[in-house]
Amino acid sequence: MNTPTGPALELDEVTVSYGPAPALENIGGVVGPGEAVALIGPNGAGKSTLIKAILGLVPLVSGRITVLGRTPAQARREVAYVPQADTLDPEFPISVGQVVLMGRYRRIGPLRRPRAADRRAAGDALEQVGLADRARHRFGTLSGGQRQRVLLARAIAAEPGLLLLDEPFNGVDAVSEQALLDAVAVLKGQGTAVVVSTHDLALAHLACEEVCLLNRRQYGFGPTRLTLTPDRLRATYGGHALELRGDRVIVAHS
Ligand SMILES: Nc1ncnc2c1ncn2[C@@H]1O[C@H](COP(=O)(O)OP(=O)(O)OP(=O)(O)O)[C@@H](O)[C@H]1O
Repeated sequence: MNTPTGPALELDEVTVSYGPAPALENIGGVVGPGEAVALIGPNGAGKSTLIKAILGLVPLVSGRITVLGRTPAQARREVAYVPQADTLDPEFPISVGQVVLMGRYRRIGPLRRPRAADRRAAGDALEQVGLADRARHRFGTLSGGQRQRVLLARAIAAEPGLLLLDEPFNGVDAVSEQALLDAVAVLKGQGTAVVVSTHDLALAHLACEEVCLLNRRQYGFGPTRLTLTPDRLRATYGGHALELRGDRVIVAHS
C-alpha cells in the first residue's frame, strides 16, 4: 500500500438522489489514514448509498468525494469493499483460499497468474482472520460469520488504503466478531482507513475514532465519544427508543 500523506477520505457536501428526493444531502467529513468512521443510522438512512458513492458506483448530484487524493474511480484499486455476508451465494463452488486470492486480482492484472507473493499475501490474510486451516474448504460450507471473515481476508489481501465494510457484524457470533475487530485493528495499524456501516453502537465505541450520524442528512460527524450522544441519536433515529448502558447507547431501534 502507498502510505497516503493527506486524508484517506474527504466528503464535501455530498448529495445523491435515486429519484426526485435526495437519498443523501450535504454529507461532509474527513477520515485520516489509520482511522475508522462508523456510519450510524436507521434502515433506509443512506449508509449503503454513501458506501456506493465512495466506490464510485452511484453518481453525485452535487458535492465531491476524494479518496486517497483522487476521484473514487481513480482510487478504485486502493479501495476494498466487504459486502454484507448474506448478499453472497453460498453455493458458489469456490474454495476459501480462492476467495481470498481474488483480493489480489487488481494487483495481479488481467490474464496474469498469481505469483508466490500473491499466494503468501492471501495466506497471511487468512491467518489474520483466524481461518488459515480452512483454505481448502469450500466457501459455502462455512458459517455466515466465518464467510464474513473470509471476505475481510480478501479485503486485507488487497492491501487497501481504504476499507469499506457494510454491516459486518450482522448475524456474526462473538468469536467471529472478535476476529473481525482484531483484523480491522491490524489494518488500521498499517495505515488503512476504515468506513463501517453498522447498527451496532458498541462496535462504534470499540473500533471507531469517529462516527457519522445519518438519516438522509447528517446529524453529526466527529469523535465518537462527543458525537454519539443520546440526544443526537434520538434526532438521527427520529425519536425512536434507545437502550443505554452506563453512558453508552448500545442499541438504537429503528
Ligand atoms: N438502487 C436504488 N434505487 C432507488 N432507490 C434506492 C436504491 N438504493 C437505495 N434506495 C433508497 O435510498 C434510501 C437509502 O437506502 P440505503 O440502502 O442507502 O440505506 P441504508 O442506510 O443502507 O439502509 P439499511 O440499514 O436498511 O441497509 C432508501 O430510501 C432506499 O429505498
